Amino acid sequence: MELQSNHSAPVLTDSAPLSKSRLGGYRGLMSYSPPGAAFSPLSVPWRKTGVFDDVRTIGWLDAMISSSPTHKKFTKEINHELSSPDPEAAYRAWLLKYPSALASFEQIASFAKGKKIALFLDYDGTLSPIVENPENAVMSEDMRFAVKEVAKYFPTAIISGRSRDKVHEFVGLTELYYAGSHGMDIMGPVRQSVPDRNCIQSTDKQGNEVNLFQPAREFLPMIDEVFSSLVRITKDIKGATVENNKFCVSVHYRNVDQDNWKSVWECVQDVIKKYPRLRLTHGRKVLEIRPTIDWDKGKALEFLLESLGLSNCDDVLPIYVGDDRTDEDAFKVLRERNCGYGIFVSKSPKESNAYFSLRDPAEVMEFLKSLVTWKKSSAFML
Ligand SMILES: O=P(O)(O)OC[C@H]1O[C@H](O[C@H]2O[C@H](CO)[C@@H](O)[C@H](O)[C@H]2O)[C@H](O)[C@@H](O)[C@@H]1O
Repeated sequence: MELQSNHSAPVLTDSAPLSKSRLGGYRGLMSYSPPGAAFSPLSVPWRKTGVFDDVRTIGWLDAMISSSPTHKKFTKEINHELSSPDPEAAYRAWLLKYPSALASFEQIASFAKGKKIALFLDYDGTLSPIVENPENAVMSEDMRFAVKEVAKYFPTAIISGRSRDKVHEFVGLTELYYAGSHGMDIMGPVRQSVPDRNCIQSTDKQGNEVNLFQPAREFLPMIDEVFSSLVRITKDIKGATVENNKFCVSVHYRNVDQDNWKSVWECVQDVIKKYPRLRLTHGRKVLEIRPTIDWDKGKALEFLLESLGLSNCDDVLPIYVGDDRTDEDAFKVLRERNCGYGIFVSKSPKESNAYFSLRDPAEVMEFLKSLVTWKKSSAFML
């Protein structure tokens, strides 16, 4: 993912789309790898981009002022088209481009006929509403029940920027697959015994054998070091908090007075300039420091599909629901594979690689319930 600077707002792009041959390098969790296929020791390539690839390219303040810089531009364009400053009218116009997944449910269901749906869900802003304190981003009991129900009928995975343990703790369901740290920490089923240096066998909390795919494992000491430095250096900035997401670190500025955002960025820059193998990106009022490896939620999505034996587009319909710019990597993968649907969760018009939209976590819950109802009724009709 790189930011192109030829727009007033950043445009997220992938540096190199995945090819099947590159997928051959992910074999650890996979059931399909051709026998004898050579394992590349460098199974996760390094990114070509530099340390401050996101923020420095476009200007750090712009990037921090809006966690979704495309938002303003896009709203302005839509308002201009409608000659109306009315946000609801702008949203309705936006829905023409990204139809509601609820309103389009029949269409989605008819496309899913005869196929197995595989569901991928982001956490913050998708299953739980965005709140001021990241520690309080709990999921409602109703949502937990909806996710539990949907997972009875469809293979379901959570792909989050949080640490895997943290998001597992929030969701609290054992019947799902979990990928934390933006996909850099995936717990999946044991599928085969071919050794992969990024993959280790482990046991989950229930004692089941699982495979752990951690392509950035060597970065753990570095991430811990950076976390401690950031905690120390930001301690006097009121409202700034630092979160250790295991393979990445989040520096939150949602609760920092806007006059001090520059100080937050300077602190982050001061620390990461010593680590050329780390890069800086940003999400919703958060700066994120992560390894420079070429790995993101899109690659995690492909990895999970393959490891679960669900990569055949002819009989599988992957659906990915997410609200953040990091989810765009996954939407893009689905679009490029022409297989499955990205559903973008947003209350306001923003450019996306998704096909459909939902307004907020409440609508996400309705969508999950609709999937269950549809599945039950279609089983009844057989
Ligand atoms: O991939 P996700 O599951 O969406 O995680 C992305 C980041 O989410 C969290 O931060 C965001 O949600 C917080 C709680 O609502 C909010 O306070 C914060 O401003 C948002 O950026 C999480 O704390 C981060 O570590 C994740 O990277």
